[in-house]
Parts: sequence; C-alpha cells; structure tokens
Amino acid sequence: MIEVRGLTKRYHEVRAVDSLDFTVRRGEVTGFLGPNGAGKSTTMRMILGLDAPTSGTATIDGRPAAAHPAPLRAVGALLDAGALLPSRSARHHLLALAAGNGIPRRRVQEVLDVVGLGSAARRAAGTYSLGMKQRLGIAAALLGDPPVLVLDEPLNGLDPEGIVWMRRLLRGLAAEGRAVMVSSHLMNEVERTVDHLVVIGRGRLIADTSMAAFIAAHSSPREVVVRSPRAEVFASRLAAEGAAVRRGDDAQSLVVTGLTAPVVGALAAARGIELHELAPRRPSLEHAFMELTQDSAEYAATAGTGADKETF
Ligand SMILES: Nc1ncnc2c1ncn2[C@@H]1O[C@H](COP(=O)(O)OP(=O)(O)OP(=O)(O)O)[C@@H](O)[C@H]1O
Repeated sequence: MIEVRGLTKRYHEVRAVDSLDFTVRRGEVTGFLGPNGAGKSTTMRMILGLDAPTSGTATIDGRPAAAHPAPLRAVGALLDAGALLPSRSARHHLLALAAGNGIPRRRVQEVLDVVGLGSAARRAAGTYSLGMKQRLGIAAALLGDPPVLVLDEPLNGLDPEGIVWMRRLLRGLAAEGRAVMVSSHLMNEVERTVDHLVVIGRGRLIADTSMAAFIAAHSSPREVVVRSPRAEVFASRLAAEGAAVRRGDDAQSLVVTGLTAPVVGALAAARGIELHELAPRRPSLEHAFMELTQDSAEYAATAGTGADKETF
C-alpha cells in the first residue's frame, strides 16, 4: 500500500506538488491522472524516494521507499524507460539489477518471458524500439516480485497489441493482490484498466474516487447524437421542445442535450424526418476528465476551430 500524506514539493516559487493526501490500495489498479505539468512525475519520484519532499510523507507498506532493506522487493518502478545503457543487452541490464539487489539470476529469465522479450534479450538495448524499452522497464519493475508498482506512462510507445498486453498485465498484477499505481494520458485505456482514480491539477488533489463514481459525478448532462439529411429543420423542432442543440462533426449531424434518445426518435417519427443515426453518447472518462480539469490545466489551447461549438 502507498500512503501519501501532506506531500509537498516546491521548486523555488513553483509548488509542483501541494499538500497531497491519497492512498493506493492493494488489489487495485489506481490511475494517477492530471494535465501536463500537474505534478504526477514529481509525486511518483517522491514516493520512490528519488526526490525529497519539501514537507509531508510518502510511504510504501509503512516506511519510506529508501528505508526498505531491499527496495526492489518492496516497490517496482517504471519512470523513464529510455534511461538505459545503449550497449547493454536487456539480459545484462536485468542481471546487473538482480545482482545489486540480491535477486536470483533465474528471475531474470522469468521476467523476460513475462514481458515477451525473451527472443531479443541478448540484443543491445540501444537497438530497441520505444515499446521494447517499455517492456524492459516493466521487466525491471517486476524483478523483485514487489507488492507495490509505480508506473509512469507505461503505455507510451506501445502498439495496439502491446496496449492490450499491458492492460491484462496490470489487471493480473492487481488480481494477485498488488497495489498498482499508473499514470497515463490515454483516457480510453485508463477507463478500461483502472479501478480507482487519483486526479491532480497544479499539484493539488482534485479527485480521489472510484472510476464509476468519477464519471457519474463529472460528466455533462447526457447527450444524444443524431444524423439526418434534414438536420437543420430537425434542429429547430428539437429546440422548440426545449432541447439544446449544436452541430456535430458535419452538416448532417446534431448533438442534442435535454431530451432522451427515445424522445428524439419519437419527434423525428412524428415529423416524418429521416434519421441515419440516433445514439445516446455514453459518458466517458475523457469527457469527465476534461470537464474536471479544464480550470487546472497549466498548458491548454485557448481556442479551437469553434466548429463543434456552433449552436442553432
Ligand atoms: N527539477 C525541477 N525544477 C523545477 N521545476 C520542476 C522540476 N521538475 C518539475 N518541475 C515543475 O513541476 C511541475 C510538475 O511537473 P511534473 O513533471 O511532475 O508534472 P507531470 O504531471 O508529470 O507532467 P506531464 O504530464 O507533462 O509529464 C511543472 O510545473 C514542472 O515544470
């Protein structure tokens, strides 16, 4: 279990992490989310004992990471998968880590097999693709068979097959009773993988909740997407019924708020308006995240094309 209490990190006038409190529990994958610059990597580095907090504490199973006699057995980490000696093979990289941490050599082959790098294990790591480096980083994190994992952007550089593999791996690690903390900007994937969410913005905690509760609490009112060759006429009809209507992706598409899909369908039928699509939009983590963090994004585009905001 990871316990973060009052954790704060200042870089001169910047409060990169500001009085954070949260817990990462065993048996769950906890997604650690926040816009660019929110303080995720800084928090993870402090949890791992790589950066000293300005104040507050971060413990792994009751002690700071560095206070564990064999840190690799207490917590596995993936921070920067590219930080490898380019001339060293995956096997030698892992053998060196194992030797330095009292881990038997046979464990190296086991973790190489888990991450699917067995056949490339003797090649120099400098020749690896980003996805292979990520796999090697995961192998290193698993080397000590730790009960706690801290993984910063583990999905970076993975191809679709790799992403599915990572999802299964993370779910499997949690199912074995481990505490798994994962940061990612890939909201669709986070939605499919994690049980619990910790969301930060500008260094501060803005949500600490289950995935389902987060989406329910931070999603806009339900929307219905409608496509019709008579979109403009239908938009006026819907507006007369009290719906808010805006243009969707193209001239035939509308996004309707304030009426359910059956009501929208019934109105179209009553007017003899042909529909090519009628789809309630499922609330998603991506929408919920954008809605919650729009005020705390440090780097945000100030204006879009406006196309999706056009109303009738
Ligand atoms: N060594 C440092 N010196 C000064 N400022 C730093 C340092 N490291 C991080 N920061 C600042 O702290 C804040 C948090 O950065 P951090 O890298 O933790 O964010 P992040 O959430 O991981 O971002 P991203 O999603 O872009 O990786 C940023 O404003 C960053 O510029």
